[in-house]
Amino acid sequence: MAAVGARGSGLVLPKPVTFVTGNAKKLEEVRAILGTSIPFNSLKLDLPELQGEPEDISKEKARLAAIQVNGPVLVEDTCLCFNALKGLPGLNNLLMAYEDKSAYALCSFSFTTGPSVEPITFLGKTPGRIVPARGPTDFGWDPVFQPDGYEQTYAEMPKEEKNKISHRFRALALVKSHFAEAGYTFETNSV
Ligand SMILES: O=c1nc[nH]c2c1ncn2[C@H]1C[C@H](O)[C@@H](COP(=O)(O)OP(=O)(O)OP(=O)(O)O)O1
Ligand SMILES: [Mg+2]
Repeated sequence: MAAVGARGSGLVLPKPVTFVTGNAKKLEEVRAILGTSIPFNSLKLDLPELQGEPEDISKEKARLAAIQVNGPVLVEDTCLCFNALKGLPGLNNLLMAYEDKSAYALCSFSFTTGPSVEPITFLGKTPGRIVPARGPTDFGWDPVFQPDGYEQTYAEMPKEEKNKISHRFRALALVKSHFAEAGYTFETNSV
């Protein structure tokens, strides 16, 4: 149902947003970054790992998730892209053969209010380079990615610091602005 919110502010969503992910570390960061700014539930769905351009992958993932959830969904895909490979995501060992170790972390969030609505995508990018692994190994490639302007890898940084400069933080800043502009309210919360 599309209607003007009780506060006159924007679209009323039929349910709270569902953030669809199977990655607990990702979820932890999204919770820390969003705080209470966007209320959401999380759900693990078995979605295919799609191939293609990051933006297309993200949009298609949102479409598939929205059909299953039958409501508003937020999805996220992240890749570590190597400039030596013209932005291709790849295996770190493959990069050993190249002098250019520069890379960027790219995060694509897609949001749709429901299964019949075209998703919108928000991209966040943090430039850096690939280094020999340093720091805790509990989250993907964090130990081998050193953001430009920092002496520490993502893994070595305190979480609060990663969450202030990360690809995920930058993409979520755009998601937040979109929510603020759209003025979404939720049926369950509306007066
Ligand atoms: O900030 C990050 N720092 C380090 N590693 C990361 C980060 N973010 C994602 N990653 C890793 C997890 C996965 O090995 C790969 C692709 O991630 P990606 O397909 O988006 O995540 P996933 O399949 O684990 O979870 P989801 O259910 O949300 O698709 O990159
Ligand atoms: Mg995935």
